Amino acid sequence: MTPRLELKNICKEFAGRQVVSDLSLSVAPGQVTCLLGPSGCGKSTTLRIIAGVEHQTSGEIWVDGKLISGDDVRVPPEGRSIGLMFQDFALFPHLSVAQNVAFGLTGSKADNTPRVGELLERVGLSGFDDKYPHELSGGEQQRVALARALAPRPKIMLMDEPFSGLDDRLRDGIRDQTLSVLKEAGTAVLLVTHEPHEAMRMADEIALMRGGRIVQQGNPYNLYNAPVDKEAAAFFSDINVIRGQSNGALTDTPFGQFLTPGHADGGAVEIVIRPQHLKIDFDRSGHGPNPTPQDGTPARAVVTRARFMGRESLVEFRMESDGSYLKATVPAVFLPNEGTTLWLTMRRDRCFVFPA
Ligand SMILES: Nc1ncnc2c1ncn2[C@@H]1O[C@H](COP(=O)(O)OP(=O)(O)OP(=O)(O)O)[C@@H](O)[C@H]1O
Repeated sequence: MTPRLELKNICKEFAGRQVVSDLSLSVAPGQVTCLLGPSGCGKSTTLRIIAGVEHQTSGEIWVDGKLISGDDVRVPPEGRSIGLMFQDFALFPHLSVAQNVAFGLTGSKADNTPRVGELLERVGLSGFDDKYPHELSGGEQQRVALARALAPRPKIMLMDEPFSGLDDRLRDGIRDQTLSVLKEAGTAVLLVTHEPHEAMRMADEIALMRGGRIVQQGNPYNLYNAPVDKEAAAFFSDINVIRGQSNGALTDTPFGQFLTPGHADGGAVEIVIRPQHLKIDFDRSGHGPNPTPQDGTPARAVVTRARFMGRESLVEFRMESDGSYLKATVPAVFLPNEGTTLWLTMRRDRCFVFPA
């Protein structure tokens, strides 16, 4: 299937500094792709280039198999069939809800009335036509902004942190509703966020960016469970890092030997595990659970801090063997006292091994 939106090798320089490097991706109709990355990694610049308010230094943009931006082609922003929804993309305060939604439509008021009504119904705001933005809650304003952006039936919707102005309780509901409206309309969505949870909740596909490049691209499950490097793992949650040296494809750790094939003899390796994948067992007169192939050897550790976090407890440990520190999250029914000795095991199927 021809992608709705395709970026080919987009590069952008500002005053000789490359802020977007060789960026390629495609988005299918009805698909949501998230550009995820820390502040300054080039996400918003990429969106501005697609919208046509900024031009790339090199590379091409294709929509439905047609070149809309390249060395010799520059379709202006209004000719690209692209809708925009930004955090600070405010409604016009002097226009009613219906007038705001109709703003991007070309027909007469009578022609537009059915479309405006249909859109307000779709975003759950039927009957709000004559209200003004100041009479609406933040969530309602956001839904009007969505209806306004969808009114001209854009092929593509670009969204830059569109939910960050909303309070936590509203945000999840508005996100889910926005997503279903966009999917129903078959719009291809490119959403920029620096929040991994937002990306995982919204995206069919995540493009993880760093320093102007996409470092990993895939569905949320794969990015979380098969990160390309330590930084990619750390972007989605806290991590523990155990350092060692590979010899004969094996690395010694406080949790026994790890298979580390593909690492040179004497090469430093880092074994990464998320806190929720450490298992905790009670000390039974100096003994822990028996070693297993799945979990390796248990290791003794002393609780240095334990915090109740609602759904879970965050427990910090000092390893008896080498004095290093590790963190584990466990169900909140469990809140050990500081100074307690416990046994930790690492779920080996959840460990990632990277060269240091
Ligand atoms: N018009 C410009 N002139 C010069 N440098 C710019 C311009 N626009 C952006 N930059 C630089 O390009 C880099 C990428 O900026 P961009 O806004 O795309 O990042 P971002 O990932 O969206 O960050 P944030 O989440 O903070 O918005 C930054 O270092 C920024 O300072």
